[in-house]
Amino acid sequence: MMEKCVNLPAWTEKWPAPAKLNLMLRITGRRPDGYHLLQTVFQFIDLCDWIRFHPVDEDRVSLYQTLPGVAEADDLTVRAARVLKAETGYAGGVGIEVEKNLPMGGGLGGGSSDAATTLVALNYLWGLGLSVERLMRLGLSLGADVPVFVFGQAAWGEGVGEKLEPIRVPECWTVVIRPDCHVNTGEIFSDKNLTRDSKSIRIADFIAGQHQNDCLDVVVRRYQAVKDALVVLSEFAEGRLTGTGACVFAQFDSEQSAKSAYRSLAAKWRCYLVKGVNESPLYAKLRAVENIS
Ligand SMILES: C[C@](O)(CO)[C@H](O)COP(=O)(O)OP(=O)(O)OC[C@H]1O[C@@H](n2ccc(N)nc2=O)[C@H](O)[C@@H]1O
Ligand SMILES: Nc1ncnc2c1ncn2[C@@H]1O[C@H](COP(=O)(O)OP(=O)(O)OP(=O)(O)O)[C@@H](O)[C@H]1O
Repeated sequence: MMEKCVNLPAWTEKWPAPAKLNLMLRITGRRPDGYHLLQTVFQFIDLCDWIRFHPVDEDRVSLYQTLPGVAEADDLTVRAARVLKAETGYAGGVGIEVEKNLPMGGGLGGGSSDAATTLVALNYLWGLGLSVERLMRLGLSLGADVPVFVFGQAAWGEGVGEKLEPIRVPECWTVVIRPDCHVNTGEIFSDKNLTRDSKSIRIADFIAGQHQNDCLDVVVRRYQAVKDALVVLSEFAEGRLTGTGACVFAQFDSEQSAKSAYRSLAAKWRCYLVKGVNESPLYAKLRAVENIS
């Protein structure tokens, strides 16, 4: 028998899946399984994919439209929905419609964020009642960046990014440049020249200005477009790499200075004018949906 969808009005909503920036990233070691141990600072930006979930009357998880180069079964939204079903024994299905705005392979965590939004939204829409901690654990099985998107707060991250502590950082106006290349995360982490023995730092060191990203040298050696983007960005402010790239960004003291840099850069580069946010818009949406239901 089909299970009943709870809170039917909530199914008409469109859920945000925001991008993240790594405001710094240090690689401090390696686990026996090859995954790298990090110290990083995650903050969200107000640039989002948007996802609608459609109730279906059968035990089937499907996508309205596949993404270029990603088979339906490999899509992180589909995988997240299936992981949730497997974990809970939930017998229903869902149709998933993704409005994709975040570049793939951009270091903005788009796929991971789509997965996290699927976990959080379906947990609610299917009435499963899993805790945030349990959703974060499930998310980790899909990718190292998924837990922070489920966590939903800007965070100091350790481990592979799953040990998270909330952190408040300035919500700066930011320009993100998207160079014309895709960086494969696995390829950067397997480069023999990658720095893997950085000393651990404290939050205070980051606040005092330690913004280094240990992936930077390897990425700019392999991708000239990332190097060029950093050079052009540094004419305006400190240019930084998010994750393993390809995107680079710079934070500004005012909306006006960010807008002015954006206008100059947008003539030649694909870029975004965004704002850093310490709370994921996913949770504002969840609260709004809880109120209408
Ligand atoms: C670089 C970051 O974006 C920083 O936030 C993340 O650490 C990467 O997270 P992600 O894209 O979710 O990465 P995953 O899909 O889990 O991993 C892709 C591949 O990168 C490598 N990988 C990833 C994360 C990590 N801490 N160590 C690794 O060595 C592994 O070879 C893995 O097979
Ligand atoms: N819904 C999805 N959106 C984007 N990519 C997806 C999705 N599902 C699966 N993928 C796969 O995941 C890969 C990484 O995509 P993503 O957009 O998360 O990259 P990224 O921003 O570089 O991530 P990260 O910063 O976490 O390394 C894509 O190249 C694609 O093959």
